[in-house]
Amino acid sequence: MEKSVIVSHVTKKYKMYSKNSEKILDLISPKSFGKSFYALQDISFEANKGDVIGIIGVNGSGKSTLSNIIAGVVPPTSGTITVRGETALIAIASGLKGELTGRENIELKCLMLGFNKNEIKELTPDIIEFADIGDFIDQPVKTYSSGMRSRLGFAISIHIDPDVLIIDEALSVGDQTFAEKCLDKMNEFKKSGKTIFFISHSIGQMKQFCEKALWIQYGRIDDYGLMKDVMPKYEAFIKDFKKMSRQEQIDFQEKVRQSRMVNA
Ligand SMILES: Nc1ncnc2c1ncn2[C@@H]1O[C@H](COP(=O)(O)OP(=O)(O)OP(=O)(O)O)[C@@H](O)[C@H]1O
Repeated sequence: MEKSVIVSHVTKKYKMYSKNSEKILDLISPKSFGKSFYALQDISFEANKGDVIGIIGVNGSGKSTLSNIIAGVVPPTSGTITVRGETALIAIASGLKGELTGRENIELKCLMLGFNKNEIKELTPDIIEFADIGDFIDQPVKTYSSGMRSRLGFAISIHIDPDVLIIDEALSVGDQTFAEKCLDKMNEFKKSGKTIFFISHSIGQMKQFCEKALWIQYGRIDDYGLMKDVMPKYEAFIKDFKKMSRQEQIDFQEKVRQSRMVNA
């Protein structure tokens, strides 16, 4: 199997300050102030060409941080990521420049990826047709709804034909018809042997679309394997969590949060 993504010992720490003064002191003093929070800790796994991997995990477990790192949008604190080819991240909040119109965003994104003027001219009508947001295409993106942003982001990413496609919750804000249109396109991608990472709160969509699952549990990998093997374990965890009393849930979450904190 040909590898497309190799993630090796990736850790992402964020600095946390309880007061603004700590932040200022941290900037000016050689001694470190505040604490750090592990969004991800020692993540290692490999993906093959043609893999469709669902990243699962409860809120705050690090799924978006990992997708941003694979896409090269966020650098890891330590560890390495090797990606064979071009990546495209489709996320509700990603990549689009609010001051620019939809059309200008298409051009900018394509220019950044090294397309020439003629190629962009050829691609633009297809992207606009797929996004299907009418006259909004010539309005600044900051005036778009989250659904429209997702439509445009999806349309651009799918047409630039990346080798690794990362879809972070982008299907949850559009309407059902658009989500189906996207799933069709994603199936085409799948068939052409590209690698797809998929994050969705819809367990149904996950099971339907992904063969593999990567379970991130509070910043660490809990399990990685076939969806049919990993998902039942994740669902059992959720079921057990729901059985806890509210206080037990709060205590458990606080314990987990503390275990992810270190002195800076
Ligand atoms: N820029 C940041 N500064 C500080 N902490 C951050 C930052 N970005 C993410 N975090 C923290 O890292 C953890 C992982 O966040 P992330 O968004 O990756 O989780 P997630 O699994 O995608 O969550 P969700 O399902 O809610 O979208 C969270 O506790 C979050 O608060």
